[in-house]
Amino acid sequence: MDLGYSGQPHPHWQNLLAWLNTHGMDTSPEAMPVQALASPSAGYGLFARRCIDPAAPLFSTPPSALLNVATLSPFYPEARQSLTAMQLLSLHLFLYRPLGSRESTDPTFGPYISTLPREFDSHPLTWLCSGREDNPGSAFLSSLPPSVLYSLRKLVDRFNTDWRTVQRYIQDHDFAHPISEVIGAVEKSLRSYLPACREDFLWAWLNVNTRCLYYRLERSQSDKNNVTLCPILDFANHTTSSHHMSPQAANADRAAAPPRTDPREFTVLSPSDTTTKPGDEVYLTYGAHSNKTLFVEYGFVNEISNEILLRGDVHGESDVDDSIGCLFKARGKLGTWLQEVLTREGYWGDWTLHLQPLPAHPSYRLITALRLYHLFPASAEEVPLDADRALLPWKATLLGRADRISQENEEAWKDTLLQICSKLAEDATTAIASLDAVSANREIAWFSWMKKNIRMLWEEELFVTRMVAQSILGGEEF
Ligand SMILES: C[S@@+](CC[C@H](N)C(=O)[O-])C[C@H]1O[C@@H](n2cnc3c(N)ncnc32)[C@H](O)[C@@H]1O
Repeated sequence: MDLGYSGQPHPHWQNLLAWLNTHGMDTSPEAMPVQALASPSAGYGLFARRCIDPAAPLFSTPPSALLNVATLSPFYPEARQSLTAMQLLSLHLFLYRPLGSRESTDPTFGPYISTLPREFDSHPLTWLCSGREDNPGSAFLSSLPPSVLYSLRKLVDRFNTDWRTVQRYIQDHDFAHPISEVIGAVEKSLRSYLPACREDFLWAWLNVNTRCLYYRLERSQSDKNNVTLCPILDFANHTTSSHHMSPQAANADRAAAPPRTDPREFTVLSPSDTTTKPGDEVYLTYGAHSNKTLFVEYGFVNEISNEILLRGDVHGESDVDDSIGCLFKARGKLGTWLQEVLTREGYWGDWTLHLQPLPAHPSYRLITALRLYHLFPASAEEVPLDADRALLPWKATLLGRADRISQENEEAWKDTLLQICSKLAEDATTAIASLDAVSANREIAWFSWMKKNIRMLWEEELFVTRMVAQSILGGEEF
């Protein structure tokens, strides 16, 4: 690198380049404008080695060096019928997890697998799933906002489903070389219920879940097997800024073209709206995810402050599923029926408060649920006799025939939401105070960083709920 930032190079970077070269990629210093260096707060990242023009091709990874259903299926019998891409990729990494700091023994993708993070101790899924009681992150579980813990539990369910499917797949199939060389030992460990097996699979699954990218392979654009692991690009960290790289393939893949049968390179373009200077980190954007999603899926959050949220650089969001779900549950048979109605109409759950666009507001889904909740008097607990008829005023708002049920109904749901906001803000204030009281674990490098992440999750909740309350009190119409 000529100038600027100079973190430690990734220890397996040169091996990765040499391997990619055997796949036909020009990885000479003249052809490779980026390199993987230690990043100050995100493990490793991709950094510019020289000045890079806007929207310039940065590198093209050959199709044979990508890990996806097309490149892995030939090694696994009935893979496409038995496993999702997520399961197949996780299985492959699981079988070839490098030992300690050694190289992966995979004869096909080893030099790439060796570049993957060696552990996920700081990832919240590890705190819930790892069998290790000494994981320092477990202490944070009781400090998480309930909505985050709820989403984390759903992630655990996804992980467990994949782990069960992969174990069954291993038991039900015979494997040829080279998989046959490693599968025997794994089968033996599985028969002995060794906890290390689940730990290894968790490591593999987290690598896939935090590093997979969209890559069109199947006929349908939305097929969940349209994903790939992509060497080099998967060193890219996330940014919310508009200066980010873009996979060129993604643009082509969105076209309504028939699926291609010929494998193609994964080409990445430099940020289109700026010249990248030597030493600059080059980022990707993982999507317009809420901080809750980033935390649960990727193990970090976008940096926030009240100013950042008000500017809209990060979209402040608060999930109120827990609080609203409890309201319906407390209304006996009527509550159960209302839940069925909302489920049938597609409005049960995923209820959120949003800061942007200002004024801060509840989502339409949430307003719809609260209007239904207040369609019947607060004291009612029984399903009305003429149930379908009773629903008509609410259905009229869904169909756009009326913009409200009544003035009283509007006032009632806003009042309920105010109470919820006030309770959530109170909980957030208490949680921030208890989190501040947790003393730093000086032996764990990521402890203070993670504490700050969790604090920001609560601060976002506090700010968004206060702002929504302010909008209601200020008479905003939503
Ligand atoms: C695709 S990988 C990026 C490369 C990764 N940093 C590494 O060391 O290999 C995604 C992971 O990087 C980390 N990461 C990405 N963007 C980040 C950010 N803006 N802040 C902190 N961590 C980030 C998270 O651990 C995430 O799960």
